[in-house]
Amino acid sequence: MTYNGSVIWSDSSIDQIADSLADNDFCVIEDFLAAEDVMRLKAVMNHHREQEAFQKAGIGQLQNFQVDRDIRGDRIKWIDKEEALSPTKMFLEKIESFMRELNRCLFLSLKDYETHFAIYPKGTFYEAHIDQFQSSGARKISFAFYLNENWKAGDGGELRIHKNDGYLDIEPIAGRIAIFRSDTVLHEVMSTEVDRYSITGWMLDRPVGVTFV
Ligand SMILES: O=C(O)CCC(=O)C(=O)O
Ligand SMILES: [Fe+2]
Repeated sequence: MTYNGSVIWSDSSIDQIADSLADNDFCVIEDFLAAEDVMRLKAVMNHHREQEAFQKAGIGQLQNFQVDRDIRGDRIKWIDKEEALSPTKMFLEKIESFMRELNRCLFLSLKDYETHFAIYPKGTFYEAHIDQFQSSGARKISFAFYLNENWKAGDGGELRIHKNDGYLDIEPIAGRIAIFRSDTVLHEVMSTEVDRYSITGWMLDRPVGVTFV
């Protein structure tokens, strides 16, 4: 099954987006940022990449943490709000206002978020998983924002969302953001044929730093 347009919104009201999230556990929004802002953000990622600020991503938390390239092959850089460059700050502000809207529409109590840049080099993927850690239920809503301007069919790197009756593939097209429940949605990143740029993050029901409580 390929994705069904009804989960993809562009210029929609937050109420429609919240309804889709409540009904399907996920939704996709086009043009979350304007094209020129996506370009600036991608330039920031390339700057960090040139500075060799990206590291191999791991799985699990604390003592369960491990780097396993058979499970995920992306390189990541955690975003520190205090040190963020202005295109990154703008993205964070957009995420914060979106989080406030979700709280209002869905009666959630999201309090904070953690997020990182991610680059999947050609030939890498992330096997099927659920984002909420076994050791902590703090992650409530996941998001993945994409920055691949010239993505075309055959480039791979789709976000595959598994459903009871099949799956949906979401192409990682620039400006698009996928949003889904961290505790229920089984998903994976399909092997990519081109370097794949994204920003992944998690909205938390408690402040960062007390996620082990
Ligand atoms: O980049 C994506 O589409 C999803 C990434 C992901 O599942 C994760 O980092 O947990
Ligand atoms: Fe994930």
